[in-house]
Amino acid sequence: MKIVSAEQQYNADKITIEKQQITSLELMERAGGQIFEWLDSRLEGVPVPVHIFCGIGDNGGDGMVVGRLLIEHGYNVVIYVVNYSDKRSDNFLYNYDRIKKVTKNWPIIIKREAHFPKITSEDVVIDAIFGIGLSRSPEGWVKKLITYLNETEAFKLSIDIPSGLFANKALEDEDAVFLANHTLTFQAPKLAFFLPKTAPFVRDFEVLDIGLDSDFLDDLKPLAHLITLFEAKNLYKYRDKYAHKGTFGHALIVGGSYGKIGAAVLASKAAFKIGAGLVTAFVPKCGYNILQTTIPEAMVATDKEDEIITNIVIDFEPTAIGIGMGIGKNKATAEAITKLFKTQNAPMVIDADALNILAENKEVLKLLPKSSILTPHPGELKRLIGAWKDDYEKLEKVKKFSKKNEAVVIIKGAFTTIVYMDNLYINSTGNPGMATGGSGDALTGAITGLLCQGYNILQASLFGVYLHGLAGDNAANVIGYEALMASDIIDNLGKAYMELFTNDMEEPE
Ligand SMILES: NC(=O)C1=CN([C@@H]2O[C@H](COP(=O)(O)OP(=O)(O)OC[C@H]3O[C@@H](n4cnc5c(N)ncnc54)[C@H](OP(=O)(O)O)[C@@H]3O)[C@@H](O)[C@H]2O)[C@@H](O)CC1
Ligand SMILES: [K+]
Repeated sequence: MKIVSAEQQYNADKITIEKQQITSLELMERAGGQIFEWLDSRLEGVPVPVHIFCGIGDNGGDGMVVGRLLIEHGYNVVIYVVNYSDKRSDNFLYNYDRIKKVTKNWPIIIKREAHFPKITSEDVVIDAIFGIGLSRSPEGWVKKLITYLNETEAFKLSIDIPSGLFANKALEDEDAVFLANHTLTFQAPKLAFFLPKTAPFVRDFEVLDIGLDSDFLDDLKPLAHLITLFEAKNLYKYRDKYAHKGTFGHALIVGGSYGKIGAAVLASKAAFKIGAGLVTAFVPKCGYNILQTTIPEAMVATDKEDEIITNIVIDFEPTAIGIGMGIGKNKATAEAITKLFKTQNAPMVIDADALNILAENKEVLKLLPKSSILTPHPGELKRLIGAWKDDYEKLEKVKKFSKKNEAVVIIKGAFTTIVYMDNLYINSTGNPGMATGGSGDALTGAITGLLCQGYNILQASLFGVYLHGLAGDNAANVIGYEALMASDIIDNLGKAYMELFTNDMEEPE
């Protein structure tokens, strides 16, 4: 699914109006109608007090449409105009008048703090104050209204985007953003919904299809792609009935040090569970028995040292390599990694301490093999590309890094973001239970295992992150967030594959 900019959204609206020969009012009626349907199917006629706060632009116009439809269907609604400006939009004014025709009363005007209404925890608050037309952070009494509403315990629903958030620009004042419980957005999600600083204001969101022109949407280059079930299914490579284990490649997992052999175990197991034909783990000597006992299917090669990796010697050509989990930053280990970079051509997934070794030795970074995948969490990323002032600058820096090094960068987080050259991809699966030791090792192993099966570096990254998240979601559904461990993610990879095809969902238009 495409994540579009505010500008693209406006263009899509404009082109839709031309092509479908409708007025912008009709489009607004469609948009407001969808929000009404959503609410009506949940409220089921129960007259809970609904307070709708409308700005004076088209977002406010949407709020007016929702208000009118709710009133016409017998709901208990109070509509407020948050009168932050006199530049009322035409669509707003038209729908403002229509409210009067229905209720025989004008909505309540809010112009200062004294006008703020009392809201109880039983109420529903709808935020239609600002949409994607926000041009600066809300200030004065408007900001106070937003903070006031945030402090109430009512259920809070935002129309299109929580007021005070820019669709695709850095947040300036985090105290001036409506904190939604749920957001209903039109046609395409906004980039702000996924970035660490702004996503928490959106919490849950749903995309409502308001029938914008599909040709226009299909052709445009989005700000980012959201990887949902639809995209994941299209990535899947059918497994040939007549294949043998050689068809699915030979993964090399280089990981572990004394006390951290588990990292190599988890990565090796994930590589198998995602479908690699063969897996060899290269570990310090102390890991030999552990690997052979925990994963009898794996082959094991060991370093000459007992506790750390100092020289990676293998007697086969790996299809793909996963490297770094639990290796530590010992000088001899760094040298071994450098040597591997110089001598291996197989695509590599570089994780954990191998990333830190790269960050600390810019000379080693120059040796980074083409077709590498780097999987940093935020701390590792900072060491690699330096600090950033906001989420958007971070993404630009990572794009630059990706282009310079021809590498895929997977920024791990609540919405894991995959960066390849100028393109951004955002993963839709995963849950807070996965913030647990070993989860990253499992991801590295899974992506290595996909590379072995012929997925290219971008496909393996997207599909691996998606399946890893889906496996985590499946595990959490059974055992809950707290009990979830990395092994549960690995154990659920098979089910995640199966779920790709049991849950037949088409891409929304
Ligand atoms: N187009 C369509 O057909 C459809 C559009 N739809 C809906 O339209 C929404 C976009 O509407 P919109 O463009 O009117 O912008 P919106 O966010 O309502 O407000 C802009 C107003 O706020 C003002 N303003 C901005 N920042 C401010 C601040 N800090 N403090 C005070 N004022 C501030 C700004 O003033 P200015 O920046 O010009 O000074 C302007 O007056 C979109 O999110 C969706 O809900 C749907 O119905 C689908 C069909
Ligand atoms: K809003």
